[in-house]
Amino acid sequence: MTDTLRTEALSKRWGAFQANTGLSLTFEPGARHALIGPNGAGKTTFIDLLTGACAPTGGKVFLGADDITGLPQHERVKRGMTRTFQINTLFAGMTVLESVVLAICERRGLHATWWKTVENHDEVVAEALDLLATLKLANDAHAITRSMAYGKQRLVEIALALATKPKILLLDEPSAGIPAAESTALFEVIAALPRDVTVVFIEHDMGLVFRFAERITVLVGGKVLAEGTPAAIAADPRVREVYLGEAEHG
Ligand SMILES: Nc1ncnc2c1ncn2[C@@H]1O[C@H](COP(=O)(O)OP(=O)(O)OP(=O)(O)O)[C@@H](O)[C@H]1O
Repeated sequence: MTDTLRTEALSKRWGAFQANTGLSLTFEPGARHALIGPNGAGKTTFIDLLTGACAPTGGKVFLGADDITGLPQHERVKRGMTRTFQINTLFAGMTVLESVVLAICERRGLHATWWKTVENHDEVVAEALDLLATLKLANDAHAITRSMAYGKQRLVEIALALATKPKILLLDEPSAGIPAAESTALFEVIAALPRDVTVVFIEHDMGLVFRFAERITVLVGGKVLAEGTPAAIAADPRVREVYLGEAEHG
């Protein structure tokens, strides 16, 4: 069972600028939890603090009973906390199938030998092909990632994250750059993940947020403005003001 992910008064300052202030949030096992808020609200910073991509200037992160605040990123990945990888130089020159196979080999501890013996790893290739089929990428298995449309590359990034079999999946704007039909399909895949996978996602598309989130936290100016069910958030006058205020400014 996935442990509860929890932060206690988590804060991040960049020089004089306070990007996150005293964030105490709880993500229950199996949650489908959206982080929303205007540009610059501190959402990505918060995910960076969860994954260990940057260190907090105050507060703590707990996974179950363990204080993981000081753990490096790769240790958090080992504990099942994964975010989408930006396709890096290595993956960019590989085919989609090769990239996903590599990620699966890494998870299975086969990284030292994957490049020699991968053809023999029928099981790994079968798992990779299954994953690609789930993401509707089966026809792109032999495409070079760098040559694919941007939207498809985002799907490959999700495939790479899922290849680690995460217990906690952190997604920063998964639908960015993906055509609407594909982003709905992508969220359907995410929604169909086993219930013991906790999903925390930043998303600007409110249609997707209200369709797929079961809990929503609204950040404004690095602080929690509101948190609750989609119905409660939709009815919250403070939230409406933030979003209506935004709409008035175009
Ligand atoms: N490395 C950094 N150095 C200085 N300031 C930073 C750094 N990273 C982020 N910030 C600032 O922190 C604030 C919050 O940024 P963050 O990316 O977390 O917001 P966000 O809510 O994810 O925004 P968006 O929706 O536009 O992605 C921004 O004003 C940003 O300029």
